[in-house]
Amino acid sequence: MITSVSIDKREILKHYQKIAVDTHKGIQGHALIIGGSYGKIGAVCLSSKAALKTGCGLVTAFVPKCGYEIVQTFIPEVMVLTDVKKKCISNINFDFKPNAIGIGPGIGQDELTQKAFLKFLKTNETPLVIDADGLNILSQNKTWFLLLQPKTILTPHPKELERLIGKWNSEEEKFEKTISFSLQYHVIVVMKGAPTHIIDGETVYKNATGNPALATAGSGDVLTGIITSFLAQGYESVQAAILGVFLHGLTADIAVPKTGFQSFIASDIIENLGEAFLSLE
Ligand SMILES: NC(=O)C1=CN([C@@H]2O[C@H](COP(=O)(O)OP(=O)(O)OC[C@H]3O[C@@H](n4cnc5c(N)ncnc54)[C@H](O)[C@@H]3O)[C@@H](O)[C@H]2O)[C@@H](O)CC1
Ligand SMILES: Nc1ncnc2c1ncn2[C@@H]1O[C@H](COP(=O)(O)OP(=O)(O)O)[C@@H](O)[C@H]1O
Ligand SMILES: [Mg+2]
Repeated sequence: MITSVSIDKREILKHYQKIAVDTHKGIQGHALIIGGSYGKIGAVCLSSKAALKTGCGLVTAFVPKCGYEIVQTFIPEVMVLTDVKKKCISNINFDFKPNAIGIGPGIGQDELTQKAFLKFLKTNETPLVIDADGLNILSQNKTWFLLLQPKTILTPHPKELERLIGKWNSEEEKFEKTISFSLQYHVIVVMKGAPTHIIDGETVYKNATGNPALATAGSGDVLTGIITSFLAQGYESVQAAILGVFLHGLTADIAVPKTGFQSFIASDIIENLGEAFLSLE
């Protein structure tokens, strides 16, 4: 039986964790963002900055070599690891234990990257968010769905969702297919859209925040960073997804009276996170 839940401030406050006065960066979660390829390092910059700006203690980005200076310059607070290859990721290799991983923004679909992604999925046990080209690679290799750990969070926009589950003929069928997919592979699907729904098996959460200002390049990459950050801070997967989607949308609701719809860009999501958090206090 399907349960529908509206995500509003009251629902969010049931699970929202305030920062402890005696916390420190070592226990605030360490997020790893894996992504980027030549020309699409910006996606990782946005994701990893968003992870830091949502309370994560430490953030590391894993990018192809060409992304090293770009990420370090864009956001010096983020640590950077690089692949051996210059323009794409070919071997995902890191020497620490992150609390959560976000993979896919800007990663591209090079054959080498697909192989590296498969190797990663075979061994990964860390809570995971998969977005963008990570999803597109999965869609091209549907047998890999079986490698996903339970409660992995997938964040498709409608086209990415279609590539994952196939076409639908009505809204109703879209939900049926996504719920079946979530049940079959035990994954959480953030169905991005206007509005965004979060599918956790037969529970469907409908978000109440957000507006068309979010229809701008990189806004999904920012969302990936935010959700990965909350996962790293110890939120349950579904709660990380719900809180992430809610705050992401709220930034646009807060900003639009100042920016208008047209001049709002993905960096404005990050800029308005502070006010979004304050509105929960
Ligand atoms: N600055 C950067 O580095 C950026 C990198 N990006 C990366 O670029 C790669 C490609 O991502 P894209 O999403 O652009 O490309 P995709 O080819 O995956 O998706 C674009 C297609 O989906 C359709 N689509 C998107 N949103 C839709 C919606 N709400 N309803 C219906 N159709 C929709 C579009 O019309 C288009 O046909 C990803 O790895 C992504 O992370 C993008 O996020 C843009 C910014
Ligand atoms: N008209 C809209 N109303 C509300 N939210 C929107 C609207 N258009 C886009 N969004 C949100 O913006 C984000 C877009 O993500 P995505 O398409 O992956 O962007 P990108 O890949 O460029 O980073 C999603 O969270 C989506 O819900
Ligand atoms: Mg995207």
